[in-house]
Amino acid sequence: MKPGKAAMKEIKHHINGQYVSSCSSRLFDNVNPANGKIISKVHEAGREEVDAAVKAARAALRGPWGKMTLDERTSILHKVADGINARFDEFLEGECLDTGKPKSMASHIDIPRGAANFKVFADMIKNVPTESFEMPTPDGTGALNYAVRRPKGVIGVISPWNLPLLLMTWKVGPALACGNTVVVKPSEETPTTTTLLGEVMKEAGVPDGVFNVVHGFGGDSAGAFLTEHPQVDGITFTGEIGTGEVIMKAAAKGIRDISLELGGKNAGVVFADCDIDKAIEGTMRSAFANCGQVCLGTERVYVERSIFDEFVGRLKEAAEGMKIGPPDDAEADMGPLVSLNHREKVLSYYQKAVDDGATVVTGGGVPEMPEALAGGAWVQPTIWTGLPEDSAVITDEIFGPCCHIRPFDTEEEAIELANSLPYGLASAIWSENITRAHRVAGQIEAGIIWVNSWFLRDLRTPFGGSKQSGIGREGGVHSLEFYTEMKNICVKL
Ligand SMILES: NC(=O)c1ccc[n+]([C@@H]2O[C@H](COP(=O)([O-])OP(=O)(O)OC[C@H]3O[C@@H](n4cnc5c(N)ncnc54)[C@H](O)[C@@H]3O)[C@@H](O)[C@H]2O)c1
Ligand SMILES: O=C/C=C/C=C(\O)C(=O)O
Repeated sequence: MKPGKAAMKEIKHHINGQYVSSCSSRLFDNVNPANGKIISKVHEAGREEVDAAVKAARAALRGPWGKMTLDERTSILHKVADGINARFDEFLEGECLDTGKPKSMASHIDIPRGAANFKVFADMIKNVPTESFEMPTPDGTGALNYAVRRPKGVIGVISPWNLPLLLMTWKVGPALACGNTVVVKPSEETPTTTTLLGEVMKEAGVPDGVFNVVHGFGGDSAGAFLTEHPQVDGITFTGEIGTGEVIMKAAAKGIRDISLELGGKNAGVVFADCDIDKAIEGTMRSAFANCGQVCLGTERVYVERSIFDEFVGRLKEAAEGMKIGPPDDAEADMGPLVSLNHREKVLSYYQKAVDDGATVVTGGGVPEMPEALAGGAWVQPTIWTGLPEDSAVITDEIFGPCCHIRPFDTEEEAIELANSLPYGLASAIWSENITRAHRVAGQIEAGIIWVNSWFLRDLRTPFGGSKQSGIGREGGVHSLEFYTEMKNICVKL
Protein backbone atom coordinates (compact mmCIF):
# COMPACT_ATOMS: atom_id res chain seq x y z
CA MET A 1 0.00 0.00 0.00
CA LYS A 2 1.28 3.48 -0.86
CA PRO A 3 1.96 5.68 2.16
CA GLY A 4 -1.02 7.84 3.05
CA LYS A 5 -3.47 5.69 1.10
CA ALA A 6 -6.23 4.18 3.24
CA ALA A 7 -6.76 0.43 2.94
CA MET A 8 -9.84 -0.57 0.99
CA LYS A 9 -12.63 -1.71 3.31
CA GLU A 10 -13.18 -5.47 3.29
CA ILE A 11 -16.53 -7.12 3.87
CA LYS A 12 -16.21 -10.52 5.50
CA HIS A 13 -18.55 -13.37 6.28
CA HIS A 14 -20.18 -13.47 9.70
CA ILE A 15 -19.98 -17.03 10.97
CA ASN A 16 -20.62 -18.19 14.51
CA GLY A 17 -20.42 -14.63 15.82
CA GLN A 18 -17.08 -13.83 14.15
CA TYR A 19 -16.16 -11.91 11.04
CA VAL A 20 -14.09 -14.30 8.92
CA SER A 21 -12.26 -14.18 5.59
CA SER A 22 -12.65 -16.73 2.84
CA CYS A 23 -10.02 -19.46 2.85
CA SER A 24 -9.66 -18.94 -0.88
CA SER A 25 -8.99 -15.17 -0.40
CA ARG A 26 -11.30 -14.64 -3.37
CA LEU A 27 -12.64 -11.09 -3.22
CA PHE A 28 -15.07 -9.25 -5.47
CA ASP A 29 -15.76 -5.54 -5.89
CA ASN A 30 -18.67 -3.75 -4.29
CA VAL A 31 -19.36 -0.80 -6.55
CA ASN A 32 -21.17 2.46 -5.80
CA PRO A 33 -23.71 2.75 -8.62
CA ALA A 34 -23.89 6.54 -8.28
CA ASN A 35 -20.31 7.03 -9.50
CA GLY A 36 -18.92 3.63 -10.49
CA LYS A 37 -16.25 3.71 -7.77
CA ILE A 38 -15.33 0.66 -5.71
CA ILE A 39 -16.60 1.00 -2.13
CA SER A 40 -15.27 -2.22 -0.67
CA LYS A 41 -13.91 -5.67 -1.45
CA VAL A 42 -16.16 -8.55 -0.51
CA HIS A 43 -15.03 -12.04 0.47
CA GLU A 44 -16.61 -14.72 -1.70
CA ALA A 45 -17.65 -17.84 0.17
CA GLY A 46 -16.87 -21.28 -1.16
CA ARG A 47 -18.45 -24.53 -0.02
CA GLU A 48 -16.21 -24.49 3.04
CA GLU A 49 -17.47 -21.19 4.46
CA VAL A 50 -21.08 -22.04 3.66
CA ASP A 51 -20.66 -25.38 5.39
CA ALA A 52 -19.11 -23.69 8.44
CA ALA A 53 -22.02 -21.22 8.59
CA VAL A 54 -24.64 -23.96 8.31
CA LYS A 55 -22.88 -26.04 10.96
CA ALA A 56 -22.73 -23.03 13.28
CA ALA A 57 -26.44 -22.40 12.71
CA ARG A 58 -27.28 -26.04 13.43
CA ALA A 59 -25.20 -26.12 16.59
CA ALA A 60 -26.81 -22.88 17.77
CA LEU A 61 -30.26 -24.50 17.64
CA ARG A 62 -29.13 -26.68 20.52
CA GLY A 63 -27.29 -23.88 22.34
CA PRO A 64 -28.63 -21.07 24.54
CA TRP A 65 -30.93 -19.85 21.73
CA GLY A 66 -32.90 -23.09 21.75
CA LYS A 67 -33.22 -23.01 25.54
CA MET A 68 -34.40 -19.42 25.90
CA THR A 69 -37.91 -18.63 26.97
CA LEU A 70 -40.10 -16.87 24.46
CA ASP A 71 -39.85 -13.70 26.53
CA GLU A 72 -36.05 -13.80 26.51
CA ARG A 73 -35.89 -14.41 22.78
CA THR A 74 -38.37 -11.74 21.84
CA SER A 75 -36.84 -9.16 24.13
CA ILE A 76 -33.50 -9.75 22.39
CA LEU A 77 -35.22 -9.15 19.05
CA HIS A 78 -36.56 -5.86 20.33
CA LYS A 79 -32.95 -5.00 21.21
CA VAL A 80 -31.93 -5.86 17.65
CA ALA A 81 -34.52 -3.38 16.37
CA ASP A 82 -33.31 -0.77 18.87
CA GLY A 83 -29.73 -1.50 17.79
CA ILE A 84 -30.60 -0.79 14.14
CA ASN A 85 -32.22 2.47 15.18
CA ALA A 86 -29.24 3.37 17.39
CA ARG A 87 -26.93 2.91 14.38
CA PHE A 88 -29.43 4.35 11.93
CA ASP A 89 -26.90 6.61 10.19
CA GLU A 90 -24.45 3.76 9.57
CA PHE A 91 -27.19 1.60 8.09
CA LEU A 92 -28.40 4.51 5.99
CA GLU A 93 -24.92 5.29 4.71
CA GLY A 94 -24.21 1.62 3.88
CA GLU A 95 -27.53 1.06 2.13
CA CYS A 96 -27.25 4.22 0.06
CA LEU A 97 -23.64 3.61 -0.95
CA ASP A 98 -24.49 0.08 -2.12
CA THR A 99 -27.67 1.02 -4.00
CA GLY A 100 -27.32 4.73 -4.80
CA LYS A 101 -30.87 5.34 -3.60
CA PRO A 102 -31.82 8.72 -2.14
CA LYS A 103 -31.22 8.99 1.61
CA SER A 104 -34.58 10.73 1.84
CA MET A 105 -36.19 7.47 0.72
CA ALA A 106 -34.03 4.97 2.61
CA SER A 107 -34.43 6.93 5.84
CA HIS A 108 -38.22 6.69 5.55
CA ILE A 109 -38.60 3.19 4.16
CA ASP A 110 -35.60 0.85 4.15
CA ILE A 111 -34.02 1.41 7.54
CA PRO A 112 -37.16 1.93 9.67
CA ARG A 113 -38.68 -1.22 8.12
CA GLY A 114 -35.44 -3.06 8.85
CA ALA A 115 -36.03 -2.37 12.54
CA ALA A 116 -39.81 -2.84 12.43
CA ASN A 117 -39.45 -6.32 10.93
CA PHE A 118 -37.92 -7.51 14.22
CA LYS A 119 -40.42 -5.82 16.53
CA VAL A 120 -43.53 -6.83 14.63
CA PHE A 121 -42.69 -10.53 14.48
CA ALA A 122 -41.36 -10.63 18.04
CA ASP A 123 -44.75 -9.33 19.18
CA MET A 124 -46.65 -11.57 16.82
CA ILE A 125 -45.15 -14.85 17.98
CA LYS A 126 -46.16 -13.94 21.53
CA ASN A 127 -49.71 -13.12 20.63
CA VAL A 128 -50.87 -15.54 17.96
CA PRO A 129 -52.59 -18.59 19.45
CA THR A 130 -52.55 -22.13 18.09
CA GLU A 131 -55.61 -24.34 17.78
CA SER A 132 -56.98 -27.07 20.01
CA PHE A 133 -59.76 -29.62 19.45
CA GLU A 134 -61.53 -31.79 22.00
CA MET A 135 -62.68 -35.08 20.55
CA PRO A 136 -64.93 -37.88 21.77
CA THR A 137 -63.54 -41.41 22.15
CA PRO A 138 -65.45 -44.74 22.26
CA ASP A 139 -64.72 -45.20 25.97
CA GLY A 140 -66.28 -41.83 26.71
CA THR A 141 -63.24 -40.18 28.27
CA GLY A 142 -62.33 -38.16 25.17
CA ALA A 143 -59.08 -36.76 23.94
CA LEU A 144 -57.60 -33.32 23.59
CA ASN A 145 -55.62 -32.23 20.54
CA TYR A 146 -53.50 -29.15 20.76
CA ALA A 147 -51.00 -27.71 18.34
CA VAL A 148 -47.65 -26.25 19.26
CA ARG A 149 -45.16 -24.40 17.11
CA ARG A 150 -41.59 -25.57 16.92
CA PRO A 151 -38.78 -23.90 14.96
CA LYS A 152 -38.19 -25.36 11.52
CA GLY A 153 -34.43 -25.44 12.11
CA VAL A 154 -31.75 -23.81 9.97
CA ILE A 155 -33.23 -21.37 7.47
CA GLY A 156 -31.32 -20.35 4.35
CA VAL A 157 -32.19 -16.77 3.42
CA ILE A 158 -31.38 -15.55 -0.10
CA SER A 159 -32.16 -11.90 -0.65
CA PRO A 160 -32.01 -9.40 -3.53
CA TRP A 161 -30.48 -5.96 -3.94
CA ASN A 162 -33.41 -3.63 -4.43
CA LEU A 163 -34.43 -3.14 -0.78
CA PRO A 164 -31.56 -5.02 0.85
CA LEU A 165 -32.09 -4.49 4.58
CA LEU A 166 -35.89 -4.40 4.35
CA LEU A 167 -36.24 -7.63 2.38
CA MET A 168 -33.59 -9.56 4.31
CA THR A 169 -35.02 -8.62 7.73
CA TRP A 170 -38.53 -9.36 6.43
CA LYS A 171 -37.34 -12.98 6.54
CA VAL A 172 -34.76 -12.97 9.33
CA GLY A 173 -37.15 -11.19 11.76
CA PRO A 174 -39.85 -13.87 11.74
CA ALA A 175 -37.33 -16.71 11.34
CA LEU A 176 -35.59 -15.73 14.57
CA ALA A 177 -38.82 -14.85 16.35
CA CYS A 178 -39.91 -18.44 15.71
CA GLY A 179 -36.67 -19.75 17.25
CA ASN A 180 -34.83 -20.76 14.07
CA THR A 181 -31.25 -19.96 13.21
CA VAL A 182 -30.33 -18.46 9.85
CA VAL A 183 -27.64 -18.33 7.21
CA VAL A 184 -28.14 -15.30 4.99
CA LYS A 185 -26.71 -14.83 1.52
CA PRO A 186 -27.35 -11.20 0.63
CA SER A 187 -27.12 -10.04 -2.96
CA GLU A 188 -23.57 -9.62 -4.23
CA GLU A 189 -24.59 -6.06 -5.18
CA THR A 190 -25.52 -5.04 -1.64
CA PRO A 191 -23.52 -6.82 1.06
CA THR A 192 -23.01 -3.95 3.52
CA THR A 193 -26.07 -3.66 5.75
CA THR A 194 -26.52 -7.42 6.22
CA THR A 195 -22.92 -7.56 7.40
CA LEU A 196 -23.42 -4.62 9.76
CA LEU A 197 -26.44 -6.40 11.22
CA GLY A 198 -24.04 -9.06 12.54
CA GLU A 199 -22.57 -6.46 14.90
CA VAL A 200 -26.02 -5.39 16.05
CA MET A 201 -27.01 -9.01 16.70
CA LYS A 202 -23.97 -9.50 18.87
CA GLU A 203 -24.54 -6.27 20.79
CA ALA A 204 -28.18 -7.23 21.35
CA GLY A 205 -27.21 -10.57 22.90
CA VAL A 206 -28.12 -12.91 20.03
CA PRO A 207 -25.99 -16.00 20.73
CA ASP A 208 -23.19 -16.84 18.29
CA GLY A 209 -24.25 -19.00 15.37
CA VAL A 210 -27.88 -17.82 15.35
CA PHE A 211 -27.35 -15.21 12.62
CA ASN A 212 -24.74 -16.04 9.99
CA VAL A 213 -23.89 -14.25 6.76
CA VAL A 214 -22.03 -15.61 3.75
CA HIS A 215 -21.21 -13.53 0.71
CA GLY A 216 -20.96 -14.41 -2.92
CA PHE A 217 -22.88 -14.89 -6.12
CA GLY A 218 -25.72 -17.22 -7.09
CA GLY A 219 -24.94 -20.15 -9.39
CA ASP A 220 -21.79 -22.12 -8.55
CA SER A 221 -21.18 -19.79 -5.63
CA ALA A 222 -22.48 -19.08 -2.13
CA GLY A 223 -26.16 -18.96 -3.19
CA ALA A 224 -26.12 -22.41 -4.75
CA PHE A 225 -23.92 -23.88 -2.02
CA LEU A 226 -26.36 -22.65 0.62
CA THR A 227 -29.57 -23.76 -1.07
CA GLU A 228 -28.09 -27.16 -1.94
CA HIS A 229 -26.75 -27.74 1.57
CA PRO A 230 -28.50 -30.80 3.04
CA GLN A 231 -28.41 -29.39 6.58
CA VAL A 232 -30.58 -26.40 5.61
CA ASP A 233 -34.15 -27.18 6.65
CA GLY A 234 -36.00 -24.42 4.81
CA ILE A 235 -35.20 -21.84 2.17
CA THR A 236 -36.76 -18.43 1.83
CA PHE A 237 -35.96 -16.54 -1.32
CA THR A 238 -36.80 -13.18 -2.84
CA GLY A 239 -35.63 -12.51 -6.37
CA GLU A 240 -36.18 -13.33 -10.01
CA ILE A 241 -38.51 -16.03 -11.26
CA GLY A 242 -35.69 -17.87 -13.07
CA THR A 243 -33.65 -18.00 -9.88
CA GLY A 244 -36.74 -19.20 -8.02
CA GLU A 245 -36.98 -22.15 -10.42
CA VAL A 246 -33.36 -23.11 -9.75
CA ILE A 247 -33.85 -22.81 -5.99
CA MET A 248 -37.02 -24.86 -6.10
CA LYS A 249 -35.07 -27.67 -7.74
CA ALA A 250 -32.36 -27.42 -5.10
CA ALA A 251 -34.99 -27.57 -2.36
CA ALA A 252 -36.54 -30.70 -3.86
CA LYS A 253 -33.44 -32.65 -2.85
CA GLY A 254 -34.15 -33.65 0.73
CA ILE A 255 -37.74 -32.28 0.54
CA ARG A 256 -36.99 -28.89 2.07
CA ASP A 257 -39.72 -26.29 2.42
CA ILE A 258 -39.50 -23.10 0.36
CA SER A 259 -41.02 -19.67 0.30
CA LEU A 260 -40.60 -17.81 -3.00
CA GLU A 261 -41.26 -14.09 -3.41
CA LEU A 262 -40.62 -13.50 -7.10
CA GLY A 263 -41.00 -10.92 -9.82
CA GLY A 264 -43.90 -9.94 -11.99
CA LYS A 265 -45.19 -7.37 -14.43
CA ASN A 266 -47.74 -5.53 -12.39
CA ALA A 267 -50.69 -3.70 -13.86
CA GLY A 268 -52.18 -0.43 -12.73
CA VAL A 269 -55.82 0.09 -13.72
CA VAL A 270 -57.03 3.69 -13.79
CA PHE A 271 -60.76 4.32 -14.22
CA ALA A 272 -62.20 7.62 -15.42
CA ASP A 273 -63.98 7.97 -12.07
CA CYS A 274 -60.69 8.07 -10.15
CA ASP A 275 -59.33 11.03 -8.24
CA ILE A 276 -56.78 11.84 -10.92
CA ASP A 277 -54.41 13.72 -8.61
CA LYS A 278 -54.15 10.65 -6.40
CA ALA A 279 -53.84 8.33 -9.40
CA ILE A 280 -50.99 10.38 -10.87
CA GLU A 281 -49.17 10.63 -7.55
CA GLY A 282 -49.57 6.88 -6.87
CA THR A 283 -48.64 5.80 -10.39
CA MET A 284 -45.57 8.06 -10.25
CA ARG A 285 -44.37 6.26 -7.15
CA SER A 286 -45.29 2.82 -8.42
CA ALA A 287 -43.40 3.34 -11.69
CA PHE A 288 -40.40 5.37 -10.56
CA ALA A 289 -39.77 4.89 -6.82
CA ASN A 290 -36.40 3.29 -6.11
CA CYS A 291 -35.59 3.91 -9.79
CA GLY A 292 -38.34 1.45 -10.71
CA GLN A 293 -36.63 -1.37 -8.84
CA VAL A 294 -39.53 -2.48 -6.68
CA CYS A 295 -41.10 -5.86 -7.29
CA LEU A 296 -44.52 -4.35 -6.59
CA GLY A 297 -44.03 -1.55 -9.11
CA THR A 298 -46.32 -0.86 -12.05
CA GLU A 299 -44.80 -1.25 -15.50
CA ARG A 300 -48.14 -1.64 -17.31
CA VAL A 301 -50.74 1.07 -16.82
CA TYR A 302 -54.21 0.71 -18.31
CA VAL A 303 -56.22 3.94 -18.37
CA GLU A 304 -59.88 4.41 -19.33
CA ARG A 305 -59.98 6.09 -22.73
CA SER A 306 -61.86 9.25 -21.72
CA ILE A 307 -59.01 10.34 -19.42
CA PHE A 308 -56.14 8.70 -21.32
CA ASP A 309 -54.66 11.85 -22.90
CA GLU A 310 -54.94 13.85 -19.69
CA PHE A 311 -53.37 11.01 -17.68
CA VAL A 312 -50.46 10.55 -20.09
CA GLY A 313 -49.83 14.31 -20.21
CA ARG A 314 -49.85 14.67 -16.46
CA LEU A 315 -47.67 11.61 -15.79
CA LYS A 316 -45.19 12.93 -18.37
CA GLU A 317 -45.12 16.32 -16.65
CA ALA A 318 -44.62 14.67 -13.26
CA ALA A 319 -41.84 12.39 -14.57
CA GLU A 320 -40.05 15.32 -16.17
CA GLY A 321 -40.31 17.21 -12.89
CA MET A 322 -38.40 14.55 -10.98
CA LYS A 323 -34.90 15.33 -9.84
CA ILE A 324 -32.31 12.65 -10.48
CA GLY A 325 -29.39 12.75 -8.08
CA PRO A 326 -27.07 10.98 -5.65
CA PRO A 327 -28.09 9.80 -2.16
CA ASP A 328 -26.95 12.95 -0.35
CA ASP A 329 -28.96 15.28 -2.57
CA ALA A 330 -31.95 16.03 -0.34
CA GLU A 331 -33.93 17.18 -3.38
CA ALA A 332 -33.34 13.98 -5.36
CA ASP A 333 -36.44 11.92 -6.15
CA MET A 334 -34.58 9.16 -7.95
CA GLY A 335 -31.12 7.63 -7.78
CA PRO A 336 -29.31 5.41 -10.30
CA LEU A 337 -30.03 1.78 -11.13
CA VAL A 338 -28.15 -0.72 -9.00
CA SER A 339 -25.34 -1.37 -11.49
CA LEU A 340 -24.08 -0.66 -15.00
CA ASN A 341 -24.93 -4.25 -15.82
CA HIS A 342 -28.53 -3.75 -14.86
CA ARG A 343 -28.56 -0.48 -16.81
CA GLU A 344 -27.56 -2.39 -19.92
CA LYS A 345 -30.58 -4.63 -19.45
CA VAL A 346 -32.93 -1.69 -18.88
CA LEU A 347 -31.53 0.24 -21.85
CA SER A 348 -31.94 -2.80 -24.05
CA TYR A 349 -35.68 -2.61 -23.31
CA TYR A 350 -35.66 1.14 -23.99
CA GLN A 351 -34.25 0.29 -27.44
CA LYS A 352 -36.67 -2.60 -27.90
CA ALA A 353 -39.60 -0.26 -27.22
CA VAL A 354 -38.45 2.00 -30.06
CA ASP A 355 -37.90 -1.01 -32.34
CA ASP A 356 -41.42 -2.24 -31.59
CA GLY A 357 -42.90 1.10 -32.59
CA ALA A 358 -43.57 2.77 -29.23
CA THR A 359 -44.24 6.46 -28.88
CA VAL A 360 -41.65 7.61 -26.36
CA VAL A 361 -43.66 10.06 -24.26
CA THR A 362 -40.65 10.99 -22.16
CA GLY A 363 -37.16 9.69 -21.38
CA GLY A 364 -35.79 6.69 -23.20
CA GLY A 365 -32.11 7.21 -22.52
CA VAL A 366 -29.41 8.26 -20.11
CA PRO A 367 -29.54 11.65 -18.38
CA GLU A 368 -26.61 14.03 -18.45
CA MET A 369 -24.96 13.99 -15.06
CA PRO A 370 -22.14 16.08 -13.60
CA GLU A 371 -18.58 14.82 -14.19
CA ALA A 372 -18.22 13.27 -10.71
CA LEU A 373 -21.28 11.06 -11.33
CA ALA A 374 -20.62 10.24 -14.97
CA GLY A 375 -19.56 6.65 -14.14
CA GLY A 376 -22.89 5.93 -12.43
CA ALA A 377 -25.77 3.77 -13.64
CA TRP A 378 -28.11 6.67 -14.36
CA VAL A 379 -31.14 6.26 -16.54
CA GLN A 380 -34.09 8.48 -17.45
CA PRO A 381 -37.59 7.82 -16.18
CA THR A 382 -39.43 6.67 -19.27
CA ILE A 383 -43.03 6.46 -20.43
CA TRP A 384 -44.26 4.79 -23.61
CA THR A 385 -47.57 4.43 -25.37
CA GLY A 386 -48.58 2.56 -28.51
CA LEU A 387 -46.92 -0.82 -27.99
CA PRO A 388 -48.65 -4.09 -28.90
CA GLU A 389 -49.40 -6.26 -25.88
CA ASP A 390 -47.09 -8.99 -27.15
CA SER A 391 -43.99 -6.76 -27.15
CA ALA A 392 -41.32 -7.98 -24.72
CA VAL A 393 -41.49 -4.51 -23.19
CA ILE A 394 -45.02 -5.36 -22.05
CA THR A 395 -44.48 -9.01 -21.18
CA ASP A 396 -41.09 -8.95 -19.40
CA GLU A 397 -40.25 -7.46 -16.03
CA ILE A 398 -37.78 -4.66 -16.83
CA PHE A 399 -37.15 -3.52 -13.25
CA GLY A 400 -36.37 0.02 -14.29
CA PRO A 401 -38.09 3.44 -14.02
CA CYS A 402 -40.50 2.96 -16.87
CA CYS A 403 -44.08 2.18 -17.76
CA HIS A 404 -46.25 1.70 -20.79
CA ILE A 405 -49.71 3.27 -20.81
CA ARG A 406 -52.55 1.85 -22.87
CA PRO A 407 -56.19 2.92 -23.10
CA PHE A 408 -59.15 0.62 -22.39
CA ASP A 409 -62.87 0.99 -22.97
CA THR A 410 -64.61 -1.37 -20.58
CA GLU A 411 -64.06 -2.82 -17.13
CA GLU A 412 -63.99 -6.34 -18.57
CA GLU A 413 -61.28 -5.36 -21.03
CA ALA A 414 -59.19 -3.78 -18.25
CA ILE A 415 -59.43 -6.94 -16.14
CA GLU A 416 -58.53 -9.13 -19.11
CA LEU A 417 -55.49 -6.99 -19.92
CA ALA A 418 -54.35 -6.96 -16.30
CA ASN A 419 -54.65 -10.76 -16.10
CA SER A 420 -53.07 -11.51 -19.47
CA LEU A 421 -49.59 -12.49 -18.21
CA PRO A 422 -48.45 -15.53 -16.24
CA TYR A 423 -47.45 -13.35 -13.27
CA GLY A 424 -49.53 -12.02 -10.41
CA LEU A 425 -47.70 -10.19 -7.69
CA ALA A 426 -49.48 -6.87 -7.22
CA SER A 427 -51.90 -4.45 -8.81
CA ALA A 428 -53.17 -0.93 -8.14
CA ILE A 429 -56.74 0.09 -8.97
CA TRP A 430 -57.75 3.74 -9.12
CA SER A 431 -61.48 4.50 -8.85
CA GLU A 432 -63.71 6.51 -6.52
CA ASN A 433 -66.54 4.06 -7.23
CA ILE A 434 -65.91 1.76 -4.33
CA THR A 435 -68.30 -0.94 -5.57
CA ARG A 436 -66.43 -1.12 -8.82
CA ALA A 437 -63.08 -1.12 -7.02
CA HIS A 438 -64.13 -4.11 -4.89
CA ARG A 439 -65.50 -5.89 -7.94
CA VAL A 440 -62.34 -5.42 -9.98
CA ALA A 441 -60.03 -6.17 -7.04
CA GLY A 442 -61.78 -9.52 -6.63
CA GLN A 443 -61.10 -10.43 -10.25
CA ILE A 444 -57.49 -9.39 -10.73
CA GLU A 445 -55.17 -12.35 -10.43
CA ALA A 446 -52.55 -11.06 -8.01
CA GLY A 447 -51.57 -11.66 -4.41
CA ILE A 448 -51.67 -7.99 -3.40
CA ILE A 449 -54.18 -5.43 -4.63
CA TRP A 450 -54.10 -1.79 -3.67
CA VAL A 451 -57.14 0.39 -4.19
CA ASN A 452 -56.38 4.12 -4.45
CA SER A 453 -52.92 3.57 -3.00
CA TRP A 454 -49.66 1.77 -3.60
CA PHE A 455 -47.10 0.14 -1.27
CA LEU A 456 -49.20 0.83 1.80
CA ARG A 457 -47.95 -1.98 4.02
CA ASP A 458 -49.49 -3.51 7.12
CA LEU A 459 -47.05 -6.21 8.19
CA ARG A 460 -49.84 -8.39 9.56
CA THR A 461 -51.29 -8.98 6.10
CA PRO A 462 -50.51 -11.87 3.70
CA PHE A 463 -47.79 -10.88 1.25
CA GLY A 464 -46.83 -12.85 -1.84
CA GLY A 465 -47.53 -13.57 -5.46
CA SER A 466 -49.94 -15.72 -7.40
CA LYS A 467 -49.20 -17.52 -10.69
CA GLN A 468 -45.44 -17.39 -11.41
CA SER A 469 -44.86 -14.56 -8.92
CA GLY A 470 -44.27 -16.85 -6.01
CA ILE A 471 -45.15 -19.70 -3.74
CA GLY A 472 -46.52 -19.18 -0.27
CA ARG A 473 -47.28 -16.08 1.71
CA GLU A 474 -45.19 -14.27 4.26
CA GLY A 475 -46.40 -11.53 6.59
CA GLY A 476 -48.38 -11.85 9.81
CA VAL A 477 -49.36 -15.37 10.80
CA HIS A 478 -48.32 -16.57 7.36
CA SER A 479 -44.68 -15.96 8.22
CA LEU A 480 -45.20 -17.96 11.40
CA GLU A 481 -46.64 -20.78 9.31
CA PHE A 482 -43.53 -20.94 7.15
CA TYR A 483 -40.94 -20.49 9.87
CA THR A 484 -42.41 -23.06 12.26
CA GLU A 485 -43.38 -26.68 12.20
CA MET A 486 -46.83 -27.11 13.66
CA LYS A 487 -47.01 -30.19 15.80
CA ASN A 488 -50.29 -31.70 16.93
CA ILE A 489 -50.27 -33.39 20.33
CA CYS A 490 -53.21 -35.70 20.94
CA VAL A 491 -53.75 -36.60 24.60
CA LYS A 492 -56.16 -39.36 25.51
CA LEU A 493 -57.93 -38.28 28.68
N1 LIG B 1 -41.97 -10.80 -4.63
C1 LIG B 1 -41.19 -10.05 -3.88
O1 LIG B 1 -41.43 -9.83 -2.70
C2 LIG B 1 -39.93 -9.44 -4.47
C3 LIG B 1 -39.30 -8.44 -3.73
C4 LIG B 1 -38.14 -7.85 -4.25
C5 LIG B 1 -37.62 -8.27 -5.46
N2 LIG B 1 -38.26 -9.23 -6.15
C6 LIG B 1 -37.72 -9.64 -7.46
O2 LIG B 1 -36.30 -9.76 -7.38
C7 LIG B 1 -35.70 -9.46 -8.64
C8 LIG B 1 -34.57 -8.48 -8.45
O3 LIG B 1 -33.62 -8.99 -7.58
P1 LIG B 1 -32.27 -9.71 -8.06
O4 LIG B 1 -31.91 -9.26 -9.44
O5 LIG B 1 -31.32 -9.58 -6.95
O6 LIG B 1 -32.76 -11.23 -8.18
P2 LIG B 1 -31.83 -12.49 -8.45
O7 LIG B 1 -32.76 -13.65 -8.54
O8 LIG B 1 -30.88 -12.27 -9.54
O9 LIG B 1 -30.93 -12.60 -7.14
C9 LIG B 1 -31.50 -12.70 -5.86
C10 LIG B 1 -30.56 -13.46 -4.96
O10 LIG B 1 -30.45 -14.80 -5.42
C11 LIG B 1 -29.08 -15.15 -5.52
N3 LIG B 1 -28.96 -16.17 -6.56
C12 LIG B 1 -28.86 -16.00 -7.90
N4 LIG B 1 -28.76 -17.20 -8.52
C13 LIG B 1 -28.81 -18.15 -7.55
C14 LIG B 1 -28.75 -19.57 -7.55
N5 LIG B 1 -28.61 -20.27 -8.68
N6 LIG B 1 -28.84 -20.22 -6.37
C15 LIG B 1 -28.98 -19.54 -5.22
N7 LIG B 1 -29.02 -18.20 -5.15
C16 LIG B 1 -28.95 -17.51 -6.30
C17 LIG B 1 -28.40 -13.85 -5.83
O11 LIG B 1 -27.02 -13.92 -5.57
C18 LIG B 1 -29.14 -12.90 -4.93
O12 LIG B 1 -28.67 -12.97 -3.60
C19 LIG B 1 -36.83 -8.95 -9.49
O13 LIG B 1 -37.28 -9.97 -10.32
C20 LIG B 1 -37.90 -8.60 -8.47
O14 LIG B 1 -39.21 -8.59 -8.96
C21 LIG B 1 -39.39 -9.84 -5.68
O1 LIG C 1 -39.36 -5.05 -4.13
C1 LIG C 1 -40.26 -5.58 -3.50
C2 LIG C 1 -40.78 -5.07 -2.30
C3 LIG C 1 -41.21 -5.91 -1.36
C4 LIG C 1 -41.69 -5.41 -0.15
C5 LIG C 1 -41.87 -6.20 0.93
O2 LIG C 1 -41.51 -7.47 0.97
C6 LIG C 1 -42.44 -5.67 2.13
O3 LIG C 1 -42.87 -4.52 2.18
O4 LIG C 1 -42.50 -6.45 3.10
